[in-house]
Amino acid sequence: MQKHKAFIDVQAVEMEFKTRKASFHALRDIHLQVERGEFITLIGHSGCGKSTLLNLMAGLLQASSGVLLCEEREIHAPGPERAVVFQNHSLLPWLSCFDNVYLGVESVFGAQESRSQLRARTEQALHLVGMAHALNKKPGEISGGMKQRVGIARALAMEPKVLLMDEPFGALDALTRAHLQDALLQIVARTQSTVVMVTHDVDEAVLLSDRIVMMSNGPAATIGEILKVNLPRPRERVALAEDPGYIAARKAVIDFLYTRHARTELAA
Ligand SMILES: Nc1ncnc2c1ncn2[C@@H]1O[C@H](COP(=O)(O)OP(=O)(O)OP(=O)(O)O)[C@@H](O)[C@H]1O
Repeated sequence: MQKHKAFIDVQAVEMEFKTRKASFHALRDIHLQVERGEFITLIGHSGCGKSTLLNLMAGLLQASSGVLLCEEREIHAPGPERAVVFQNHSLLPWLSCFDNVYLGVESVFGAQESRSQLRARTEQALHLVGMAHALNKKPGEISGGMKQRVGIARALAMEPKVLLMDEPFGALDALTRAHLQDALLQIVARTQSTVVMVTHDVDEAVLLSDRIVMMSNGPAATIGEILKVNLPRPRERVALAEDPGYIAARKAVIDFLYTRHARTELAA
């Protein structure tokens, strides 16, 4: 029988940051298999290495040792199949929302598609995130939540095989955050995307995830535990608030973070 191959496979990864004077062992012995279509969140205290692990998957950093594979191919650089969404929506301020998304679309599909096809892809993606009304607005003319939606539209429009998100809603107010979480749930259900997301927010992790990867504190942080969230989809936040499965999952994460891996001092 053929061995099952994970969509993203992180094997025995170590990450040491070396500067001229010192070195810092950020991650040790990381093993993680992500299945196609799975929604994974990485949670842990500040400085434990969540962004580092995400950036390794993005190919923005190189592991000191170990292997990272996406569809059995080694990840050694960023690629269009792995789109990244950061906390600070990285839009180009001098371009309209439409042009910001179009730029990404063109970089992936420009060689084989006509301009009208590229335009249609761009409009479709902005429509998906509820931003069709602001195509011609510049980033400076829209709110933080709207900018983040455009950033997500740009990532989705590139049809990545996996969406890597680093606290995409971290800078937003609670209501906007809830709204975008719901939008993301719907989009991911429609596109069947694979997502790996960094978050600090326990409720966000439980609401969105198929599995929550809980990391121990650094230095030399590692995966302490992986919690499977067996709540049926579609998920609805109001109904979930009283669901015993939701409450149990939430408790398990809080227990991991604040009892078993509590931080006594703030990260440097
Ligand atoms: N380029 C770098 N050089 C040296 N040390 C680094 C570098 N990048 C990250 N680190 C260190 O590695 C550790 C993990 O950082 P990382 O940003 O991945 O943590 P995090 O869990 O994402 O934190 P936060 O939740 O605060 O964003 C931290 O101690 C950080 O100071």
